[in-house]
Amino acid sequence: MSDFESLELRGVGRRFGGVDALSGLDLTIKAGEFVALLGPSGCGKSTALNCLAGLLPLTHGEIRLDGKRIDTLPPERRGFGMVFQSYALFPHLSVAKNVAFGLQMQGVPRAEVDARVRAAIELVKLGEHARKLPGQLSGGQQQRVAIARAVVLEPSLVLMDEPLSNLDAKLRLDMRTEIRRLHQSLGLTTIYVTHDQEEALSLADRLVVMREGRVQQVGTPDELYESPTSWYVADFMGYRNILPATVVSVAGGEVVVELPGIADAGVRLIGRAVGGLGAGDRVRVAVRPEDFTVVAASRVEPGSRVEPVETRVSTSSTSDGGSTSGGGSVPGSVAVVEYHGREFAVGVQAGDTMLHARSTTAPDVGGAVTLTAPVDRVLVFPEALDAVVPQAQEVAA
Ligand SMILES: Nc1ncnc2c1ncn2[C@@H]1O[C@H](COP(=O)(O)OP(=O)(O)OP(=O)(O)O)[C@@H](O)[C@H]1O
Repeated sequence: MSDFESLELRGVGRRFGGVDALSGLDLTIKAGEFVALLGPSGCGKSTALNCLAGLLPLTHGEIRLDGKRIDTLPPERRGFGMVFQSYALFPHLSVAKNVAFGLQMQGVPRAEVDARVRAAIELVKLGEHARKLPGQLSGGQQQRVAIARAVVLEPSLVLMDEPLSNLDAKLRLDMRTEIRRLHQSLGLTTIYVTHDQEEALSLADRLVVMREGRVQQVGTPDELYESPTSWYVADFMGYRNILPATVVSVAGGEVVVELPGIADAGVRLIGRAVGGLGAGDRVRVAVRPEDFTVVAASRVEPGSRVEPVETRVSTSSTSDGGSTSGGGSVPGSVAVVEYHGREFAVGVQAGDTMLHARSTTAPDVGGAVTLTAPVDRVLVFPEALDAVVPQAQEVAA
């Protein structure tokens, strides 16, 4: 159980040479929370975690635990547990001895060490492997030892840096569930670094999406999934179609954009504006594959008006940006169909752009199709990411 109320990072930054690997990180973490730091390689996730752990001194800002500064303390005095991608187990020590090591260093009496080690090993379901060496275990089992070694110390905070990335897909899923179970049953506070959005969405209570050393957006999985504030975050949240476009017109919250490179006529699409937009602005349009409907071209009557309320996508090349005559969809041809269990992932080549859609039936490869999507599922963002102001990062009381 975490024995603090909140951990506060204020303006935390780390500079290497003249380069900011991390800057202006403001974040308050409440006891019991599971927070994931999410972003591509090099965005500063590990730097943030290492600053928290005390493995890297800060160059800016401060870290406070219940109001007391801890960024000046060495790692061992912060009382945090760490789990790394590489496991970092002692190869010559048994599972039990690896788990016992930290407690012995703290001078915990032998009988207590034995009892706590046994309990921690049972917790990660390695009871029958306690006497084995790490080299005699699978990758997943070794990662369980690393987790047991961290939680046996009853840390106030557990820091995990891509702990599952060396495991195969099935084990990763199992261990993901295991980590969430341990977090809940032990009442831990966990900060978890990953570049895998699915992992972050499924594990965390709150996500911190990072870009080039800065926070891009903070929110619950639901908030980020439903309401990304930039195309960068949308990209991480499963909006696989991120299309450069130009604004033709804006009316209310709806915006008509032209997609260069998709068909010769300049396909137009109507979506929901996220942020202030005006005619002529360069934007990125984000659509999730599951929000595109794939319609075989033969089912669309030539010259007909495809129900605009549902499709809201226009192939019109009229100059007023409002007409949907002659269609209302993005035309393309099926380039690839992948079987995904209950549905198919469909790649549609539209001009020089590959669009990604989902379908419950498999369209013919090479066949002509049109893609449609409802307006409120087509998000239109300003192209410039620096214009995005991350919203409040404090936890709701
Ligand atoms: N010791 C160092 N010296 C110089 N630059 C560093 C050092 N450590 C990290 N950096 C740089 O800081 C930036 C952030 O690195 P960091 O490891 O935090 O990213 P990351 O998001 O964790 O990436 P990955 O997922 O690949 O580990 C990168 O540009 C990296 O090259």
